This record gives sequence, C-alpha cells and structure tokens, in this order.
Amino acid sequence: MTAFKSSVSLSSINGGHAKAGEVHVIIGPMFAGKTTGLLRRIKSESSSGRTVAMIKSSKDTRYAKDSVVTHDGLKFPCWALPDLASFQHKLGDDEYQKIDVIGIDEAQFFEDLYDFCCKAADHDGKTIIVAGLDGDYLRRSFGSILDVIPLADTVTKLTARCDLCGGRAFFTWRKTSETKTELIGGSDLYMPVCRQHYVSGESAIESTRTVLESFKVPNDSQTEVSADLI
Ligand SMILES: Nc1ncnc2c1ncn2[C@@H]1O[C@H](COP(=O)(O)OP(=O)(O)O)[C@@H](O)[C@H]1O
Ligand SMILES: Cc1cn([C@H]2C[C@H](O)[C@@H](COP(=O)(O)O)O2)c(=O)[nH]c1=O
Repeated sequence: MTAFKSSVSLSSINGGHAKAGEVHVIIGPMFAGKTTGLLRRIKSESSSGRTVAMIKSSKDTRYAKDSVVTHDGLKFPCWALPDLASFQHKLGDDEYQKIDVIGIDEAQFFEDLYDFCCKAADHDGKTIIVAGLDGDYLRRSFGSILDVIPLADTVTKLTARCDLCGGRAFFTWRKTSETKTELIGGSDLYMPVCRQHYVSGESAIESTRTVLESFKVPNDSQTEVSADLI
C-alpha cells in the first residue's frame, strides 16, 4: 500500500518520469580536483549508457571556449552558457528530454543554479552533478552554490595542496590586490593554501597596510601646505 502510494505521487510530481532525479555537489578551493572529479563521473555515466551533457559558465574563457578543461589539460566538450535557463532553449525540448545526466562546472557563476537544479532533478528526472567554488578569495560564500546543498543527495568537499607548505589546502588565495569578486584566472592569479598560510597572508597584508598608513600625510597638514603655497 505504501509502495503503491509513493509511486503514484512520484510520477505525478516528476512529470511522469519513472525515476526521480539526483543532485550531487562537488565543492572546494581552486586546484582541488573538482573539474577532474566531475569529468570522471560524467565519463562513467556515459560509459554505462546514459546520455550526458556538460555545461560551464561562458564567463570562464581560460583554456577553451567550448570545453571544460582541468588544470592538467583533460578536456570534455561542453555548452558554454551565460545562464542555465538557456540550456533547454538551446538544445530544444526533444534533445533535452533525451539527456539523463547534466554536469555543471564553474557553478558559482550561475545565478539561476537553484531553480535549474529544482526543475531538472525534481520535475525532469535528471541527475545533476554540480562542481564549483564554495568560497571566494575572501572565504565568503560564492554565488548560489551553497544554496543547492539542501537539494543535494551528496556533497563532496575536496582539498588541494597548499602551495606554501604542501599541507591540505581548503582556501584560495588571490595573489593580486584586485578586489572584485569575479576575476577569471588560474595559477597566475590564485593559489590554494592551508588555514595557517591563509591567516598569515592576511596578517602580512594588514601589517603592510598599517605601515603604509603611518607614512601617509594627514589631510589637515596637506591643506595647510597647499594654503601656504597660495
Ligand atoms: N597546489 C595544487 N594542489 C593540488 N593540485 C594541483 C595544485 N596545483 C596544480 N594542481 C593540479 O590541478 C589538478 C586539479 O585540477 P582541476 O580538476 O581543474 O581542479 P579544480 O577544478 O578544483 O580547480 C590536480 O590534479 C593537479 O595536477
Ligand atoms: C577564488 C576566486 C576564483 N575566481 C575564479 C577564478 C577561476 O576562473 C574560477 C575558478 O576555477 P577552478 O575551476 O575552481 O580552478 O573562479 C573568482 O572569480 N573569484 C574568486 O574569488
């Protein structure tokens, strides 16, 4: 009786699909192997006969326009899109229906990630594998990737190797003073670091700022100087 009830409700909420969808989330700092893990899972799904599609943000122009590429150079063809809503439109409804598994790389750049995962997994019966940065260079939540955790079947947090000591790296350090959140780049701009080196880097920046501040001429004296000159 219970089994009968649940299969009736599943087919009604799931647009008539026999199988419910799934959401799997892979997070971590840069260089942690998120894209490598995503490619492995997509290739394994494909080998077991499921139809797969890969999407990445069109903001990521680093290695190739229409491929997801790992830091080691592994490649997989993809749709490079500005948003996820455009995926079904681009593919067409018939082709969309045929897709079983959708990989999403650089998921932190998609504002409509939550709505897409809800629709694709809950209503269209797709398996979605989401990979992206959980935190930005300031260790603040990045985009809406953390919002999909309550939707997820599984969450995997990967770590890289700290570039300074070889320990486990949980965070991404930005090597430049650029402060905008979104800044596309690789090892030219970023490095993975452990907690100790993230914190010591922050302290070094703070000390430098304090020293520079102490050299600044106060505003009042600047006014006096210019007044004297007049
Ligand atoms: N500091 C590092 N720690 C770990 N892997 C690194 C590091 N620097 C370069 N790599 C390389 O990056 C690869 C992971 O690349 P990728 O899957 O594209 O990572 P992500 O998508 O998490 O940025 C590793 O297999 C390794 O060869
Ligand atoms: C930390 C941080 C990263 N980015 C950018 C830099 C890269 O283009 C991607 C991350 O790529 P990966 O596959 O995880 O290596 O995100 C950013 O825009 N802002 C940041 O704070």
